[in-house]
Amino acid sequence: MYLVTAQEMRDLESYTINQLGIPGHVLMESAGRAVVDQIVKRFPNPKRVVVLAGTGNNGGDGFVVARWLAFRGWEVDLWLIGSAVKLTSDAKLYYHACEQLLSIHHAEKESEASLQAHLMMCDVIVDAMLGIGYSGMLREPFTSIVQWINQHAESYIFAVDMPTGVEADKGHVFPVALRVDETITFNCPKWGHYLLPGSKYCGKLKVVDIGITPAGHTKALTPNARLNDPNDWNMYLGGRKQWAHKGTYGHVLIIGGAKGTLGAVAMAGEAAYRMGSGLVTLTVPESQHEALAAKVTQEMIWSWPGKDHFLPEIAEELKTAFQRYDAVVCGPGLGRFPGEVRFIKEILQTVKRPLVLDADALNILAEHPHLMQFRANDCPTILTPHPGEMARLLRITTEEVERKRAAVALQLAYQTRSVVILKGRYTIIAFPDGKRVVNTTGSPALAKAGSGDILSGIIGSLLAQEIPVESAIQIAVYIHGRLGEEVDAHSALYRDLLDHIASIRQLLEPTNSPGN
Ligand SMILES: NC(=O)C1=CN([C@@H]2O[C@H](COP(=O)(O)OP(=O)(O)OC[C@H]3O[C@@H](n4cnc5c(N)ncnc54)[C@H](O)[C@@H]3O)[C@@H](O)[C@H]2O)[C@@H](O)CC1
Ligand SMILES: Nc1ncnc2c1ncn2[C@@H]1O[C@H](COP(=O)(O)OP(=O)(O)O)[C@@H](O)[C@H]1O
Ligand SMILES: [K+]
Repeated sequence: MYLVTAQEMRDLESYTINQLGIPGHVLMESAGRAVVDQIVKRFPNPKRVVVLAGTGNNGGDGFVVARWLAFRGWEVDLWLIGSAVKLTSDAKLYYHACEQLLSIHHAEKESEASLQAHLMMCDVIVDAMLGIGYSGMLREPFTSIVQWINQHAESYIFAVDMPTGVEADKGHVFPVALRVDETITFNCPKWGHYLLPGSKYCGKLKVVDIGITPAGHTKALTPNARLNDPNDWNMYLGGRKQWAHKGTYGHVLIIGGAKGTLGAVAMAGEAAYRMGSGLVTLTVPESQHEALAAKVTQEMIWSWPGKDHFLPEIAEELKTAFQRYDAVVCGPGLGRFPGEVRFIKEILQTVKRPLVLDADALNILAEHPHLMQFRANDCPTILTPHPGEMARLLRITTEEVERKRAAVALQLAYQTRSVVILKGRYTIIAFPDGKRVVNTTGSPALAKAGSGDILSGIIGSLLAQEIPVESAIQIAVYIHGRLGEEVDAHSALYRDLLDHIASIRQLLEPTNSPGN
C-alpha cells in the first residue's frame, strides 16, 4: 500500500475529478459514508454524537457523516467551527442539506460552555474540523477546542482523515492535536499517520477506499513510499526445497563479540539459523573463542587474529576466506578498539557480498564517514541505526532524528549509497534510489537489549539466501516486528522472540508452496 503526502493525495483527487469526471461532491459523499460505516461497525446501536465540522472539505465530510448518522437514528449535535461564508463549494452543498434536517450550532455564535456541555454529554465525537489541508501553527478556536477535549472528554473519538492538529506530511503537532481513538483515512495512509509525534494521536488507523484513482495507477501519480506489505515479497517465502543441502540456504558470517558482549553475536547467529540459514559462522577475537564455544552449539567459530580485539590487518588468505560467505553482518557486540578504522575499511573493501553494518560498526563509521568511499558501488551495504546511532552518523541530535525520521533516513541512504534501516516504532527503510518503506509491525517488547542483534541476524540470513536485497530487508524488518507482537511485552527474552519465527514465517508463506 502506498503512503502519500497531502499533495500526492490532492493530485490523485484532482485526476479523479478532472480526468475521470467524477465530481468532488461524489467523492465527499463516499468519504462520509465510509466513515459512517466504520462508526456503526464500532457502535451498532444509535448513540449520541457531536460532529465537529470545519469549513474546508474535511468539514464537508463531517456534514455527510452527520446526515447519515441522523438517518440511522443517532442523536446528532452538529457544530460548525468557523464562518459559514468560508465553506468550500462541496462542503456548502452538504451544509445546506444538513440545515434541512438538523439545527446546526455555530461555534462563532455560541458560548464555549455550550459546546463543552454538548461534548460532555455525548457518547461519540467525530472530528471533521481539519484534515490534510491543515498546516502551520494551529489557530483558534481549534487550539482551545482540541485542548479542552483532550483534557475533559470521555467519549469515543473518530477522526476523519487526520486528527485535527496533526500535519499530514511530517506528523508535526504545533502546539496541540486531538488525541483520538480511531482515524479513518481515505485511499492511502498519509505520512503524518506514521511519523512522530502525530502518530501518537491517531489511535487505530483504518484506510477506506472511496473511489479516488488508486495511487500507482498512473505512472505520473506513483508515490515513492509504501507500507511494508507481505504481498510485495511473500513469494520469496516458499517451503524448504526437498533436495536442499546445508549450502542451499546460504552461509552467513557474523563479525563481533568483544569481551563482555559475546551474547550479541550468539543471538544474531541463532536468529540467522532460525530464519533458515544452512550455515552460520561467528567471528570473534582469539581470546573470546573459548567463552563463545561454551555458549553456542550449532554455530561455527572463526577465531580472528588478535588477542583481546580484532587485529585490523587482513592477510591475503583471510581475504580469500571471506569469499566463502554469502552475506556478512559486522557490528553486534563489536566494541571499540585500536585499529578499528583500518578494520572497518578492510571489511568494506574485502566483503563483496551484501554487508550489514550494525551497532559499533556504525559508530566507527559515524566518526569516519570517509570510510564509505572504500565500498564498491555494486556491493550492497545495509546500515541499521537506531535513532541514537543515526544522530551520531548525521551529527544531529536524537530529537532531530525523531522529528525528521523519514527525511534523515533518506539523507543517509543518499550520502552512503546504502540501504538504511532507521529502527524504532515504525521503522523506516530508505533505499539509495529514493524509495522508502514504512514498517508497521512491532511492539515495545522489542525495546530490550538484544532485539537489534536478532534483526541483524535475520537480515543476514535472508540476504545469504539470495533473496533480492530490497525484499530480504523488508521481510526481515516485518518478521522481526511481528515477533515482538507475539510475546509478552514486559517479560519476553530473546529466545521467546525466536520461538515465533517458524509460525510467523508459515503464516506469511504463499499458500500451496511446498518447495521443490
Ligand atoms: N483529497 C481527497 O482525496 C479527498 C478529501 N476529502 C476531504 O477533504 C479534506 C481536505 O480538504 P481541504 O483541502 O479543504 O482541507 P481541510 O478541510 O483539511 O483544511 C482546510 C481548512 O483548514 C484551515 N487551516 C489550515 N491551516 C490551519 C491552521 N494552521 N489553523 C487553523 N486552521 C487552519 C483552512 O483555513 C481551511 O479552512 C481531507 O482531509 C478529506 O477529509 C474528501 O472529502 C474526499 C476526497
Ligand atoms: N517500542 C517499540 N516498538 C516497536 N519496535 C521497537 C520498539 N522499541 C524497539 N523496537 C525495535 O527493536 C529493535 C531494537 O534495536 P536496537 O536499539 O539496535 O537494540 P539492541 O540494543 O538490542 O541492538 C529495533 O528493530 C527497533 O525497531
Ligand atoms: K479531522
